[in-house]
Amino acid sequence: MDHHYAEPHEVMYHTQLSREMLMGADTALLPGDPGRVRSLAEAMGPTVDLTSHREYTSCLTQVQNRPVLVCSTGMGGPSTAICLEELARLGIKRVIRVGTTGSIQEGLELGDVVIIKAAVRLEGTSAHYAPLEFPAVADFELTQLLAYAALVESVPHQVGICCSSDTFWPGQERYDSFTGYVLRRFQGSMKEWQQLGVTNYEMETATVFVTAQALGLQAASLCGVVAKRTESESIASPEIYRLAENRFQTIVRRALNELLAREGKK
Ligand SMILES: O=P(O)(O)O[C@H]1O[C@H](CO)[C@@H](O)[C@H]1O
Ligand SMILES: O=c1cc[nH]c(=O)[nH]1
Repeated sequence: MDHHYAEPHEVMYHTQLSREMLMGADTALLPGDPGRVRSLAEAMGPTVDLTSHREYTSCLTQVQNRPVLVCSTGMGGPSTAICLEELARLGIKRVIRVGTTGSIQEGLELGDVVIIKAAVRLEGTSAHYAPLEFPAVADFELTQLLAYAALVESVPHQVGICCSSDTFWPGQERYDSFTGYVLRRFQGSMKEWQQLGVTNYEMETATVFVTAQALGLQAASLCGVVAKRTESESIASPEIYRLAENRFQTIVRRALNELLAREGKK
């Protein structure tokens, strides 16, 4: 497979990042929300701002004296795939989505974290990279490491299967929308996903997993629960959002320190 790496000074069109700016980072943390980039980076280590263009806000942080990129993907598949394409060209080899989610199983509470091992491809972008028969699966070792980190940090979590939907309302069978109408195709879909053991709804993980596989990157994903869909369609309070944020930061910090320390010893 040909790989088209960028020249050191070459600035990527969408993310406005260059290889020089990444200082050799091969690992990226990918929140959806640009507003979470700085706090996530600072929770890992000393941080410098890089750039902000469209939905892509980025910082460089340091873990075990190694640079780690934090870059937002924006919401949904298309902007996420663009982000991965450009980061691959800049030498990123490993990505971890750090997101928020709505749980659909009893027992997954507000503020809990879901470590995602696979994703239902209820989105369109990943089909541009692999046929629908191809699974959206996480990198096994990276996912195992996140689960280990959650365990040793005593963070309430489950390892699960998410449903990545292109839409927040109909695809996630929400009726509290402008019209309140959900296409017949999606009516009753939440019950079917529950029956199949799907744990949560969000919007980017399937794209991250399939695109990463197509580009030859390792990918993992974890999401904090900010809506408990077995009880309500609403998003929980800002306090719950902060609790979830705190918890996924704790897991990622522990996992990255383990991983980069191990690699430093090799
Ligand atoms: O908090 P982030 O990472 O954006 O993730 C979730 O939040 C957004 C919807 O509110 C979607 O992007 C969804 O996947
Ligand atoms: O319910 C939710 C909460 C966060 N993000 C989603 O996509 N769905």
